Amino acid sequence: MTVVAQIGQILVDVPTMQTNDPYSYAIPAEWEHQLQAGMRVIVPFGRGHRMVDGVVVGVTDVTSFDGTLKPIEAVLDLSPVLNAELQQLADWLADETFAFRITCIQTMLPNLLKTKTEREIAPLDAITPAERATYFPDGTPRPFDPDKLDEATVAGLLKLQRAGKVTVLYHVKNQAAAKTTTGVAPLLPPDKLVEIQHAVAKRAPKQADLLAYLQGMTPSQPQPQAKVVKAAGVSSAVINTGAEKGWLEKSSLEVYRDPFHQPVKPTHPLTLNPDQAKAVAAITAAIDGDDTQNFLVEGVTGSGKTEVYLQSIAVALQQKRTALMLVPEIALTPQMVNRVKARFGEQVAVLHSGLSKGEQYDEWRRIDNGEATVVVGARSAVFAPVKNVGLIIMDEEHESSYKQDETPRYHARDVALWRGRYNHCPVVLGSATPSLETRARAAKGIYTRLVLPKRVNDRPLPTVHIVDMRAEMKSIGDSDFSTPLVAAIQARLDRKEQVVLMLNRRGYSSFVMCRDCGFVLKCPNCDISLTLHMDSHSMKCHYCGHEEAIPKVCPNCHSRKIRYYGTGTQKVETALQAQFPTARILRMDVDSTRRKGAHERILKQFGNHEADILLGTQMIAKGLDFPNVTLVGVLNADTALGLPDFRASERTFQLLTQVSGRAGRATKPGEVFIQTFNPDHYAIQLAQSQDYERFFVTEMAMRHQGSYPPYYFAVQVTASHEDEAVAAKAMYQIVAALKGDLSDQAIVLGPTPKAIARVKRKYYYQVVIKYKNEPDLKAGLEQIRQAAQIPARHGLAVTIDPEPMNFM
Ligand SMILES: Nc1ncnc2c1ncn2[C@@H]1O[C@H](COP(=O)(O)OP(=O)(O)OP(=O)(O)O)[C@@H](O)[C@H]1O
Ligand SMILES: [Zn+2]
Ligand SMILES: [Zn+2]
Repeated sequence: MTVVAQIGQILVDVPTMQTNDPYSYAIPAEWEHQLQAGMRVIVPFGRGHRMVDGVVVGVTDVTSFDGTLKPIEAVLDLSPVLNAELQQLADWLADETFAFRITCIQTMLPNLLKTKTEREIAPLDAITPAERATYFPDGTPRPFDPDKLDEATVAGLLKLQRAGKVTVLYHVKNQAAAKTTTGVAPLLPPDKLVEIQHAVAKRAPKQADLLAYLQGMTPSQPQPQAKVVKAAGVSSAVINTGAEKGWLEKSSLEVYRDPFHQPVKPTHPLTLNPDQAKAVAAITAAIDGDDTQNFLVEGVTGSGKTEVYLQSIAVALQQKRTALMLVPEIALTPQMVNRVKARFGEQVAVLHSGLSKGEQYDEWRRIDNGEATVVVGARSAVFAPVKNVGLIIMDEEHESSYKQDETPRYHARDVALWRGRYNHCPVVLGSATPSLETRARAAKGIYTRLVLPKRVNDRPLPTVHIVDMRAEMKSIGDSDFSTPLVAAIQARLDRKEQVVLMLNRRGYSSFVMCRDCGFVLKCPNCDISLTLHMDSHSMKCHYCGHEEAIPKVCPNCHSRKIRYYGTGTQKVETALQAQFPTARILRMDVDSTRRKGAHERILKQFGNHEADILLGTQMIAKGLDFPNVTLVGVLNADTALGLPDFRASERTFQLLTQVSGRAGRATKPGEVFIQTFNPDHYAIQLAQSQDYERFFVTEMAMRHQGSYPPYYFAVQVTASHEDEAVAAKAMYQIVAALKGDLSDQAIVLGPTPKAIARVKRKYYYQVVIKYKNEPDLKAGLEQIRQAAQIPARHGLAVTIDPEPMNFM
């Protein structure tokens, strides 16, 4: 007699002992022929039979097996959470990025499926009354824990699941993820509150104010304490008194609603101009066609790229296929989301990091079950479980945020191209300032180039002026605003037009320096200067969060001439307000947008013309479409040019061109002032003429000369350890090992300490390898990754970054 049994191939998650090979486990009888690849399981691992998470990657029938196989402890899903496409994608991703398969799978799943969750099984509409009576005697969802249910029940539920009659719901155990604030609600009826108010009015007028406010509140509807404090004009101490005296009750209140779930007014397709029409026609033909054709949509700022995307998506949907649209996180504003929702309504799902785990999971499920057919999201949305994809769009494809800077170090563009091949659908890369890599591939014919050379309705691009700050400093001294910029701002205020001012924070910080001895206050943990924060009156480290008081005397020479240098957005805001006392100013930077929804609120206020000037960091440079903005000012164009980064010119050109593009997008013409200490630099000069093509040619020549990407491939290996000698030694050993795999064509830079050598108490050493064709390199790196796991337990971390975003 042959015994047919099944074995599950399981990838287990065991940190420091990772491998890309699955382990075999026996499948318990009730799960035989039910277990599928893409389901999550819990399995015993190692000698201690410790329970670890795992994912099924294969199921094999065997006629006999070694009876010592451990059985799977529990199956967490009734159906795969990772479909066939995403399973294959995970394997590719692991290979491409030198990551482990299990890490890739975890990156692809929504957060909720990664945390400890409670599962419940719930009946769906299709269930019959008899089945409902058998499996849901209480009529309500029941906890789903296969361990605690008998075999027959599990088998029965599985049958119902396959028939689409039940579903599994996940609940986060740890609700700390939900955003809450303190709520306040009255505990006494209004007449009682009036009575007490009169009694305390003389002695405690503030308490009386609070009581008066509470009278107007609905008892069952708590309001955020912050709101009560403001509206009643009392301090939180008075609220605490109120709570002690039993007038009111404090509670935990969920405050933030998802800003993207508001209803939107539908829009209809616009009549395309000839350039747009040509682009849509080409993309449409590719959706219809059988071979994969990919596109670069190179359209100047305000040329109507979004309309091209929307009408192309509509074609994919007509053909009963789905569409995926990627945008940089920071451009994922309600303005952008609403444009898509206004066209495609309820079938749009939005994925971004601002959603709570529950909201993310809800959107993910709507995509997984086919309810949502258009997905808009930031980088990780490239893993959305959309099936039968007809079109993938990547807006602002040059954005460096598409590259993940932790393991797996993938670029969403590469993942998008992979999924395009898998689904036989076109990928559209769009930008006013394409990355050099993409533009170079278009030049080679790998992408079809579609050009939108003009703004819609033949509106002109803004006029850009360069202000030489070296000359200006003589007349304006320490001020951040040049004479021509001040005049231009004043003119806009007079005409009731709006202004966008950008302070380039890259490569820049507000640091404290002693004017006598040159001492700069640095983080004790990291090797970088601390940044001054006026809101908290402290010095903060942007890498590790270390915070300390602002020094009054120099710690080095005790001089009192210790001042801050550089310019923070808050300081500029103060100076700007002093210069234009009546102007209404909104500030947008990491500090003012930390709270959920703040980013959206600021943009909405500006859009409603509740402010005259929007002052911000790079985050205001992209995607904004405000018709009343006629002036853009860049306060410091060149702070990033000095960074030891081969993409410094490209980034500067892109940023300046993008931010200039915010001006004059509607009927009124736009003007831009760029303040710089390097007025002759080609990145600045070409940003003035907004001549992307010339910049491309110039920069390509520079890259060729320096043997940089896109002429060369690059890979960066980093070793870090608390002990500098350990990090350095590891790096030298790695380089020695790798050199054996390299031809003499490859260029090895390093080992060197990183530009910021010490971060979070660790020292970093790196090597960058530039190469054209090194067949043995991959295997060599693979070995380093495997070998690095053992020292990882002693605090040495080794990372491999293919195509790093910078070499710093
Ligand atoms: N065919 C058209 N007819 C009239 N208006 C249009 C047309 N196409 C686009 N527009 C409008 O032109 C404006 C600019 O378009 P859009 O924001 O798509 O530009 P963009 O190319 O994405 O620019 P950027 O790269 O600066 O973000 C929008 O307000 C849009 O509604
Ligand atoms: Zn000093
Ligand atoms: Zn630090």
